[in-house]
Amino acid sequence: MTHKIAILGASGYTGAELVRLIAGHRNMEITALAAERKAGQTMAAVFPHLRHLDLPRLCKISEIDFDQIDLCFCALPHKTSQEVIRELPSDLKIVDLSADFRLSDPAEYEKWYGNPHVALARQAEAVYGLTEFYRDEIRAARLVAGTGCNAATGQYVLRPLISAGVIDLDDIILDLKCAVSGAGRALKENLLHAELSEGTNAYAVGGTHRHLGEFDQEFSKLAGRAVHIQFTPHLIPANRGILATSYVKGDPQSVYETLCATYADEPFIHMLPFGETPSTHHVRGSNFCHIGVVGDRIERRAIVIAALDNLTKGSSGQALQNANLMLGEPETTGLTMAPLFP
Ligand SMILES: NC(=O)C1=CN([C@@H]2O[C@H](COP(=O)(O)OP(=O)(O)OC[C@H]3O[C@@H](n4cnc5c(N)ncnc54)[C@H](OP(=O)(O)O)[C@@H]3O)[C@@H](O)[C@H]2O)C=CC1
Ligand SMILES: CC(=O)N[C@@H](CCC(=O)OP(=O)(O)O)C(=O)O
Repeated sequence: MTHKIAILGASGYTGAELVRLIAGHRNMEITALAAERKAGQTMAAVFPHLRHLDLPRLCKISEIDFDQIDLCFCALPHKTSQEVIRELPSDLKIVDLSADFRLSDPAEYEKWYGNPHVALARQAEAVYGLTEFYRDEIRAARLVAGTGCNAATGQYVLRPLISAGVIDLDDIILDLKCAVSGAGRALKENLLHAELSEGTNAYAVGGTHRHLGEFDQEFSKLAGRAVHIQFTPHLIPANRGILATSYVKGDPQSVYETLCATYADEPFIHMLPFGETPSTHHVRGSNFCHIGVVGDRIERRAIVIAALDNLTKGSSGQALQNANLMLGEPETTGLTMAPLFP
């Protein structure tokens, strides 16, 4: 059976990545592609790298007949997403890539995003989209909230360790590097080549990055008490990729064994041999996440490092993995391509 797919926000980075991935999916057909300023243009004009595909022209969201759609990916900015999803048919399957439905507590949403939520009924039914940990709920969901790309990377490292109780919950540091496509395609001065290349800087320092809302929610749920990690992201002059380095207090071997046991049967999360460390180069353009564990010279301290591609496992690949579950397809369909290297 071929599933009819709509992508809202198809002229953005995650939208283009969805098109790239779905084009290789044997049971999905792209029926509608929507944009705002770029509505009316062809995808070949907006994204020449997709020129070989026979795709519908970009339209306005209001022009889509959602009765003809089996599943809709929503790759819109935060706030816009909830305003749009509020108006979509309630029985439509939706995978949202924005932050609008990730936080179940509306007060937490407003605290981190600065605006009140306007689609609370939909928010109440949304399932958090970290596939490996919410598979059964995602299968049955109508609305899945894709995670933040930084939030996904940090959680792949820390969730199993928090659940297993093998690290000190009051002393967790997550230092993360994110490539520039994480900021989307909209023009921003600090993302100009002259201001970005050959340099790097921290941002949202001091516990102010909005993905802390996701970490707080998920880690506290796992631990059964408040867990607040220290988290600093850095902008790096690369196009794709996230590298997250976590410093934890615990026995390195137990940390390693816990992660290996958790991910032993996961198709996309790969543990490296103990002592080896991952690179964004080895996951680029793929849906894989590589995790390495190293023991520190200080006793009972471990360093855990994870790498993934923010546009694939961190957003659009994760979204397709979730859509596969929602549509009854094998979870890995369209997602097993090898990384692009070098
Ligand atoms: N980039 C990443 O690595 C990740 C992104 N995300 C989230 O995914 C979502 C999309 O991100 P990304 O692709 O990077 O963003 P982009 O800025 O690259 O693209 C945004 C898209 O939304 C469309 N859009 C903007 N405003 C409106 C509107 N009012 N009505 C309809 N369409 C609109 C744009 O259309 P037009 O071009 O015509 O203006 C464009 O297609 C965001 O919520 C982001 O936070 C999540 C995880 C990782
Ligand atoms: C470099 C850069 O700006 N990265 C983004 C990653 C955004 C992301 O993961 O997505 P959401 O915006 O959907 O949460 C950031 O840290 O905000």
